[in-house]
Formats: sequence, structure tokens, C-alpha cells
Amino acid sequence: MNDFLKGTNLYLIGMMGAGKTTVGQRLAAELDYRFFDTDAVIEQVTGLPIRELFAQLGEAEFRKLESQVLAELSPYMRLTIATGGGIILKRENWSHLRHGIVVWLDVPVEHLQVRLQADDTRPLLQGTDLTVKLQTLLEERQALYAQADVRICYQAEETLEQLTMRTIEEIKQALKAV
Ligand SMILES: Nc1ncnc2c1ncn2[C@@H]1O[C@H](COP(=O)(O)OP(=O)(O)O)[C@@H](O)[C@H]1O
Ligand SMILES: O=C(O)C1=C[C@@H](OP(=O)(O)O)[C@@H](O)[C@H](O)C1
Repeated sequence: MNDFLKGTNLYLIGMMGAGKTTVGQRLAAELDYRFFDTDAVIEQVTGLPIRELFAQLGEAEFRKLESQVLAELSPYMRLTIATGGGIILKRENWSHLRHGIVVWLDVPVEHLQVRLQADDTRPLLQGTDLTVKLQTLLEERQALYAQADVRICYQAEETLEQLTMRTIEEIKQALKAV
């Protein structure tokens, strides 16, 4: 089922709420890969929820930890890694991402907004006007997300199972095209 990958790591990128964790877990199970979520690793290492970490140490410190976690995970093989939405911001992170297959889960802001409106775990989205915050972040980041090897565009009424299988198929096609 996963021979076509030859053990290459998969990195899921995209906006907060795009489904990197949700889809990443399913992909890992389907491909018999191990799954990691960089935010979850940071929380384990520091003993702090991401929201607390931002409040106590600030975003710059969080970004350093995020880069460290990515650097620690990347030498291993057969991993599916759900990254934090801002991982694409640092050039040094791309040197790790580029060793694997980078998959962008591209979900329109209107759907992200619905998924995240009752969520208080993402510090960059706290306060008023979630839609404007998401739109602004997406505008800043879109060109970086677009550097992915594979882009999976949102499709309405698709089950998680269908989305997972479509993602695997798109990765296969991308590898054939190399
Ligand atoms: N394909 C999907 N369809 C509907 N809801 C989804 C889908 N993927 C994720 N979600 C929901 O959106 C929220 C954010 O998903 P999550 O996987 O944590 O995103 P990310 O890791 O990209 O921030 C969760 O409540 C999750 O259940
Ligand atoms: O987009 C971002 O800058 C962030 C995304 C979050 O991860 P998810 O994309 O998994 O929500 C988390 O790393 C932090 O709150 C910052």
C-alpha cells in the first residue's frame, strides 16, 4: 500500500483548522506510518498548552521550539507529520520539509471559520473577527503554502475517508510526475 513512498515522510501544511491533524492521523493509519503533530510534541516537551506557551513565552519562542521539533523529527522515516499552520514562515523549516513530500490542505476561510469558531486553543485567532484574522493570515501565507508538492483543495460533502484516499492518490500522481 505504501511502497510508492519508499519511506519518505509526509508533511501536512495549511491554515489552522484545515484538518492537518485529523487527516494526518488517517493518512498515517492507512499508510502504516507513524503520526506526529508538532504542536502536540511541543506541548509534551514544555508541559504547557500552546495557548499558555504563547502567553508566557511569546510567539518568537514558540517558533524556535517548532523549528527544533521539526528538525528532531525529520531524520526519521515513515512519518506523517501534522505541522502547525505557521511552520512555512521560516526558511530554515523548508530545508526539512523539502526532504519529504509536502501536502497543502487548502480549505476556504468560510469553512475554516465554521470549524474554529468555538475553539479557544489557537492564540493567533483570539479576540474579535475570526474571519478577518483568518483572511489576513491566509493572504500573508498563501504563496508559501503554494510551495507544497501536492495541493488538496477542499471538496464539499467529502467524507474523511474519501479525502484521505484522494490525498494518497494525489501524492502518487505527484511522485509519478517527478
Ligand atoms: N475534512 C473535514 N471535514 C470536517 N471537519 C473537519 C475536517 N477536518 C478537520 N475537521 C475539523 O476541524 C477542526 C480542526 O481540525 P484539525 O485537524 O485540528 O486542523 P489543523 O490540525 O489543521 O489545525 C476539528 O474540529 C476537526 O474535527
Ligand atoms: O498558524 C499558526 O501560526 C499556528 C497554528 C497552530 O497549529 P494548527 O495549524 O495545528 O492549528 C499552532 O501551531 C499555533 O497556534 C500557531
